[in-house]
Formats: sequence, structure tokens, C-alpha cells
Amino acid sequence: MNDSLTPKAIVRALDEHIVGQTAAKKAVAVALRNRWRRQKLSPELRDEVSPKNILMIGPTGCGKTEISRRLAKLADAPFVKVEATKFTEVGYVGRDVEQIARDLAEEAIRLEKERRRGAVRDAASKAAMDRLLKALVGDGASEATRESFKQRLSDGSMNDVEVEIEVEDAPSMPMEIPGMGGGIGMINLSDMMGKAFGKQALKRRKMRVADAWDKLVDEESEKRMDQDDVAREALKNAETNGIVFLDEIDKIAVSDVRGGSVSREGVQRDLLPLIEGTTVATKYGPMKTDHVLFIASGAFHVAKPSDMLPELQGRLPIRVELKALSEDDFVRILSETRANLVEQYCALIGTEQVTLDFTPEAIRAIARTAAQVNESVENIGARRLQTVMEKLLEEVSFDAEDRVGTTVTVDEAYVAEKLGGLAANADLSKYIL
Ligand SMILES: Nc1ncnc2c1ncn2[C@@H]1O[C@H](COP(=O)(O)OP(=O)(O)OP(=O)(O)O)[C@@H](O)[C@H]1O
Repeated sequence: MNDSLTPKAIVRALDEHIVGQTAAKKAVAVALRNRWRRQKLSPELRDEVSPKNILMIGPTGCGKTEISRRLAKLADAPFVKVEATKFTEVGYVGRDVEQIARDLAEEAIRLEKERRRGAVRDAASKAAMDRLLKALVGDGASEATRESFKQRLSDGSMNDVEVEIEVEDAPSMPMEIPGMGGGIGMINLSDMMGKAFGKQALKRRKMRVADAWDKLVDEESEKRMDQDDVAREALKNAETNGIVFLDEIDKIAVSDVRGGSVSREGVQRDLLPLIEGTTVATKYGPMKTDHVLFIASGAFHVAKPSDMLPELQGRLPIRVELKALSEDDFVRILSETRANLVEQYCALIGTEQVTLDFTPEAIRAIARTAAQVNESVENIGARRLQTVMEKLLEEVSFDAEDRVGTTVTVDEAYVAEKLGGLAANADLSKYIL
């Protein structure tokens, strides 16, 4: 992890994307820095220090997931989000919670490969180009022909041409070994055959040149990575830097209402070892969860944190409360955060040579509308801004082609015209906003 990521620096970085919620930002910043601190300790002490997991309490759409996801991104850490209620569904067996660790391992593998892809990009692109040229013009083509095709491939003019290439066989039906509960029991037949014969089975497939390019670069990159090394590094990363976001923990905290669904207390019990630290078998090898950071979250409208099993409460010692977002917060979300919705729409419509110009009064009016609908229909937090913006700009989005070269000024009157009637009518806004 980057030395310069001090708690203050982390909060500053989160501030660029998330409005308010300072307590939650501080808590995650400290949790992240503690990992860095732990790495500096002697091995004996390091093993003793377990992460202080966090419980975020706050209504829907107020930034709980966003803070956690941004934190993971900042630290380049593997991150998974899981709904705790998923495990109460029919068909659930206790071991399924271990899938969380397996998903984290998968995510770590994806990150590790992405990291390494840069280093092999040039070689992989060159090999992919050779294979693509061979498929298009054959082995015996002259250098001039190859060059001219290469040119056309590079400028994208052949993207939609169909080509038949020999690629590694797509994963065949995964075979599940009974009793293994998914995960390690899943064996890919073509992998097995590939391993047995020392290479992956190849298959001829027809596809668009653009897709063939992606597939070939992918294959050539994979070939150039030491897969055992990737797995080793990824597992280490998942174990020491992984972050698991456990949403809707409050929904499994309420005392049991039996009837078809799995016991909620049972799910809490199953989650405990994972959070306390256990070893889960993944297809890349055993993975310890002792140092994975768990961020649990819930609205806790009905259940209270004290309704959770005492052991689980103890495992989530840091409690932070997030506030419901107000009209003022919405104004800031729309105008101050990085790559905010207003900027996104301006850029999107801008690609059609139409300029969108939002006045500050319009932004205030949009925020007011979102806050009103949240109050009158249901409070879904900042998610409301998405539906409101979409409705507001529905027309321009559709007929931008007729407005090339013009500027559309979105002022208070424009907002009133497009949204006024809807926002005032709770029945209508239920469906539309
Ligand atoms: N405080 C905030 N500042 C900026 N954007 C926010 C804020 N809160 C939420 N958003 C935006 O709203 C959307 C939903 O937020 P998020 O996923 O964090 O909700 P949540 O609190 O985790 O709710 P849930 O528990 O329902 O998942 C995201 O697109 C996020 O960017």
C-alpha cells in the first residue's frame, strides 16, 4: 500500500466523490491505515493484530457502499459486496458463506492479472496481431499485404468484418462434485483436458475482428503470465488487503420468522467464523480470512445492532452512523463531486455536438425535486438523483440529433416544465421518478 495514504489523505480522496458522512470516512480511513501499520510490525506482533471491522448504520442510498468501494479502489484492494439476506434464501446450505472468500479470491486474481497485463501488453499485442493476420491473409501473404491489413486493423476500419480464428475453447459445462458446495468442487472440463494434454483445447470460431482482437490479446497475455505466481500473489493480496462489504446485515439481525426461509440466526452463526478468521479452500489454494476487513452495513430501522448475536456484535466493534441526505447535500453531489451526474450528462450529450448548460438555480431545483420525491414517495437517497436527471433530460437525450450545434440551457423554468407536474403528484412520481 502507498505510504502517502494517511487517514487524512484518504478522507480527502473520498471527499472528492462523496459528500458529507465524515465519521464513516474517518473510520474506513483509519481501518485502511491500520493495515499499512500492521505490515510494518514484527511478524510475531503482526499476526496478533486483527482488523477492527466496521458497522455502518444509515438509510439506503446515503453512501455506505460508495465509501467502501472507493476506499478499496484507492488502496487497489480486492473488494466484494454481498447481501447478507442472500444466505437466507431457500436452498442455502451453511457452507455457502465461504463463497464470499472465494469471490474475494477471484476478484484478487482479476486485479493481479490486470496489474500484470501492462507488463506483457506489447508482446501480447504483437503475437495477437500475428495470429489475426494469419487468419485474415494466410501464411503466404506478402509483407505489403500484411502491412496494409495491419494498417486497416489498427485504424478500426475492419472491426465489423467476420474472421474465423482458432481460440482456446470456451469453458465447457462446469461439473459440480456433490458435497463440495460449489467453488473448489467446480471443475472445468476443458481445463482438465488442457492440463492433461499440456495445453488448452483449441476451437475454430467465427467472430467480429474487434472481438477476435480482444480475445487474442487476452489469450496471449494469459500465456505470458506465470499462473501459479498470479494465484500466489492474488491470494496473499486477498488475505491481507481484501475488503468484504456485507450489506443488509440488519435484515438477518431480527429474531427469526420461520417459514420456508433459512434461519437468520443461522446465517449469523455461519458468518462468524469467516469474520473471526478461518481458512477457506479456494481453487487457487487455501485462503485465510483473519485479516480481511469486513464492513457490515444496514439501515437498522427495525432491528438494532444489539439484536445481532453477541459474538457478531463483538466482531464489528467500530460503529459509524451515516446521515440521510438533504437537499443541500444533493446540490453538492450534483455540482461538487468528481465526475458528477451533471458533468456526465454534459459530456454524453456533448458527443452529439449539443451543449448542455445548467444554471445554479436549475441544480438547486433538481436537488429540491429529488428531496421532495424522497419525502413523499420513499427515501432512496442519492439514487433519486439518477431517475430525476434521466427524466429531466429524456427529450434532449432522444432528439439530440436535431439540435446539433445548439446550446440547451437548463434553467429553473426548464426543470419546472419537465418535472414540476410529476414531482407534485405522488402517484405519478412513484412510477416515473
Ligand atoms: N454522500 C454521497 N455523496 C455522493 N454520492 C452519493 C452519496 N451517497 C450516495 N451517493 C450515490 O448514490 C448511489 C447509491 O449509494 P450507495 O450505493 O453508497 O448506497 P448505500 O448507502 O450503500 O445504500 P444501500 O444500503 O441501499 O446499498 C451511488 O451512486 C452513490 O454514488
